Amino acid sequence: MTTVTPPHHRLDGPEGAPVVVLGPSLGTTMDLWLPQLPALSRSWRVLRYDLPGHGQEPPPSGPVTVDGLADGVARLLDDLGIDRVAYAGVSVGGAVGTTLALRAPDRVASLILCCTSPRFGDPGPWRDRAALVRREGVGPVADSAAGRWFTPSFTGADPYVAMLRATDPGGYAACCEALAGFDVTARLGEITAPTLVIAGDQDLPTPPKGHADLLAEGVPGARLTVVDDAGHLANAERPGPVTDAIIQHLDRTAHLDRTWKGTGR
Ligand SMILES: O=C(O)CC1=CCC(=O)O1
Repeated sequence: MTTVTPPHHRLDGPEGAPVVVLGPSLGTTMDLWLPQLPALSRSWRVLRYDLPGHGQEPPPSGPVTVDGLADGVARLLDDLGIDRVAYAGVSVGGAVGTTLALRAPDRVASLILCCTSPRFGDPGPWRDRAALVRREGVGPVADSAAGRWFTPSFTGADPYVAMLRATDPGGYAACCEALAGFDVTARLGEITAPTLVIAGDQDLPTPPKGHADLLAEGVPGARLTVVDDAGHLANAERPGPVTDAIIQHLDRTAHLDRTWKGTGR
């Protein structure tokens, strides 16, 4: 049996406020969410975590799956004594949230899926990327990251690319392999959490068409917001509209769900 370990994490915001978990993308750390942290942590207890081999989380000792990442988040909630949360995730962080909402529906009161997908394309290119990084390190994927993550006019890419350059190659490769095995397209109709899908209109890895639209059409009652002039890391490139959309959804869903109380100690 695989041991599920809770990931490295950090809590900000008022103790006792409802908890919002923020999931990072491939090659970034919990600091991907720094643009949203001041606004969110005014009213919410914000729980951020790192992916295996990313940020301060050690590299994995074996294969990584998105199911395993979601189970790690659930285990973290257990350890912190938190029953129900809102979950917002970017890209693979969104896949973790989608999976948590499927595997532990009672724990997800509200879901925000940002620049993500129920299936990140064919598995082959992800396995090829994992093999490249295991062979040559993260250098080649870091050199091309700004072009995958942001629109050409964005000038603030450096801190995000630096997160990828500091990522452990084994951890990065294992997360690519997790994405190769991820496909929840056929299960989206089972999600019960009120869901907001946020897309960047110029997102190259997960464009609105074929990714965000599948989520918005597949998750019952989901709403879709497409942010203008935004690439894949839309929350970093266009923090204003993304933060506003997240807060509106949190406010609306918190109002709907009176059982959603955080401890977040
Ligand atoms: O390829 C990238 O770097 C973009 C990406 C795909 C999944 C994810 O989390 O980031």
